[in-house]
Amino acid sequence: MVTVAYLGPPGTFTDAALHRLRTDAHTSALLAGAEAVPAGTPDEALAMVRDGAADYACVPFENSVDGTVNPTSDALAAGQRLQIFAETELDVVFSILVRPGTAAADVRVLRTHPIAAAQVRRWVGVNLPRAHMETTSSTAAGAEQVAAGSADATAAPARAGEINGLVPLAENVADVGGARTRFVLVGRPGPPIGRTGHDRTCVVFGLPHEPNSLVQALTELSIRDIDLTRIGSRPTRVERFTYLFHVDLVGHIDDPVVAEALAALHHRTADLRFLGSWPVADGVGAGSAPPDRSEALDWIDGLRHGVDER
Ligand SMILES: O=C(O)C(=O)C[C@]1(C(=O)O)C=C[C@@H](O)C=C1
Repeated sequence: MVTVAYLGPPGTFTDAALHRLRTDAHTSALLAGAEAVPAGTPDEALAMVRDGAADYACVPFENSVDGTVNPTSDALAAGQRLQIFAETELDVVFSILVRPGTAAADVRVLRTHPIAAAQVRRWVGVNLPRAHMETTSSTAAGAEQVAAGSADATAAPARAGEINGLVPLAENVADVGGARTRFVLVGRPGPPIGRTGHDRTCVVFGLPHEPNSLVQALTELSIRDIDLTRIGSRPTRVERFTYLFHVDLVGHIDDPVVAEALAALHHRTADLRFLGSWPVADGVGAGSAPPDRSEALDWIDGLRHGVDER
């Protein structure tokens, strides 16, 4: 049976994302009848895939308000290579959940996931001025702690309240309207889902400490009209003050121009890590598709066979 680790416990946004992936056209067959196993952190979920305890992990990847989910990025950049096979996106709105009978004035400790905290901080400052915000491993872990009495409130999906017997003090709370989080389905390396024409590719690489090395690497993408949807740098944690660059680009490794760019990056960078090519979710920011090189490739093929049709 297929096993999927996810950032739990039940009721997290990641749990909802996994439900979505179970019915998504690209992943329903992969996940048919899969057993979902909660993990405490993205790192732990990915470690379960690396050591064979799970076939896949569903983990948060990018939030439209707070940016890259660093614990996921860092865990994907280090250790045995894993691969992203799919993504899904969810609207992120929070319920402020309390035990029945708790009034706003009673809330002293509100405990939630750090990225959730970043999305409700202003609302809490105005509406729960006596509350001290603390962080925990996930929104639903915060809901469990409220139910157990070690915190007074959490900011979490409404479903985490239903699961834990909590009631909403407020609903649809979000400092920035329209926030979304992108989640990815990660497995051990294998053939990507085929090119759809609306795809994303992720790579991580190091660079030599030389003038222009970053510009030269990015030039390999810009001269090929490849659109980037995310770029960031994170410490390598191996050598002090050295960085790994994380880049998401529009296109699939089966797009000739993307393959060409990856080959060029392989030459320009150190330890290029391919983290997958997968179909984009329906969301905003899908970017513009890479240029079609098929005519040029047909021309090259013709030349190889002794004909020039131009
Ligand atoms: O704690 C959860 O519910 C999660 O699924 C994690 C997570 C995240 O890491 O970004 C997911 C969506 C929200 O942006 C807040 C928290």
